[in-house]
Amino acid sequence: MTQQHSDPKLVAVLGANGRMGAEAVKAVEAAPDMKLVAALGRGDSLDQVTAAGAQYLVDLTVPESTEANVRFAVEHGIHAVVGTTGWDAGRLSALEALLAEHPDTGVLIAPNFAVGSVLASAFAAKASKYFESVEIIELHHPDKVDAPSGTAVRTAQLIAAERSAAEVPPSPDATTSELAGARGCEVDGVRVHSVRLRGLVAHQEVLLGGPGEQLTFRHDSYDRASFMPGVLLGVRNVASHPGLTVGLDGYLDLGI
Ligand SMILES: NC(=O)C1=CN([C@@H]2O[C@H](COP(=O)(O)OP(=O)(O)OC[C@H]3O[C@@H](n4cnc5c(N)ncnc54)[C@H](OP(=O)(O)O)[C@@H]3O)[C@@H](O)[C@H]2O)C=CC1
Ligand SMILES: O=C(O)C1=N[C@H](C(=O)O)C[C@H](O)C1
Repeated sequence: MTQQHSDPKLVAVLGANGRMGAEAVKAVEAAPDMKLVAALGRGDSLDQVTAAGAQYLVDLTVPESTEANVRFAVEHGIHAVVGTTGWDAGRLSALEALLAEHPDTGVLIAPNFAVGSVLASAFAAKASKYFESVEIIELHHPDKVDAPSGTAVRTAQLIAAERSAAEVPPSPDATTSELAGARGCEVDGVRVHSVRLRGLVAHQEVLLGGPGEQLTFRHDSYDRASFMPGVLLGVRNVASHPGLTVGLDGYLDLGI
C-alpha cells in the first residue's frame, strides 16, 4: 500500500534573527510536514511573504511590529501564529473586526507556547476561587522589553474571570503607604510582580493563600526549545480554527 503524503505547510517566520525566531526557524525546518519559505528580520519587506507563497506566518517580533504584520497576513488570507506580546484589548478587537472580513483565515495569539505554562495558568485560575489571596510573580531574562509578561497578563485575566464568576472578593491588602512599585502592578485586580535577572529564561509563580495554607503553581522554561512544540502545534491547527483564538489552550483539550 502506498502512503499518502500531503503537501508541506508553507511557513514564513518573522523576527527570524531574534531569540525566539531563530529557534522557530530551526523547528520549522526540522518539521516533516512544514517547509520554511521565508525568514524575515527587521526592515525586510512583507512582500517577501506573499512572493514566497507562504500559507502560514509565525510572528515572533516586537510589540510595535506585530499588529501590522498580522494585519498583513490576514489581508492576504495567510493564517498567523503569534507569540509576540502587546496584544491588548483594543488590538484584539480591531483584529477580530478584520477577521470578520476574512472568515476563512485563522489567527492564534499565544501569550505562551510552552504547554506546561498553559497548564499551570489554567490550573491556577481554576484553583484561585478557593483562596482568599492571589498574587503572580513572573521572572524573566533582563533583555525582555515588556513588563509584566504577556503570560502574566493572561494568567491574571484568567484568574480574575474565575474569581469574578464565583463572586470571590478582592485579595485582602491592608497597605496604606508604600514606595512606588513595592506592591507590583495590578492586572484586572490581580497583583503582578516582575523580576528581571541574568541567567533566567521565562518563569512564573502563582501564589494562592488561604488561612494557614499556601498553594503555589510554578512553571519554568529553562530553554526556548520549550516553546517550539507549541509553535508547531499552532501552525498545524490554526487553519482549522478560523477567526481569533487567544491562548494555546484553545487548541488543547484541558478538560477543566
Ligand atoms: N509566546 C511565547 O511562548 C513566547 C513569546 N515571546 C515573545 O516573543 C517576542 C520576541 O521575543 P524574543 O525573540 O525574545 O525577542 P528578540 O528581541 O530576541 O527578537 C525579536 C526580533 O524581531 C525583529 N523584528 C522587529 N521588528 C520586526 C519586523 N517588523 N519584522 C521582522 N522582524 C522584526 C527584531 O529585530 P531587531 O533586533 O532589529 O529589533 C528581533 O530580531 C516578544 O514579544 C516576547 O515576549 C518570547 C518567548 C516565548
Ligand atoms: O520575552 C520572553 O522571553 C517571553 N515572553 C512571553 C511573555 O511575555 O509572557 C512568553 C514567555 O514568558 C517568554
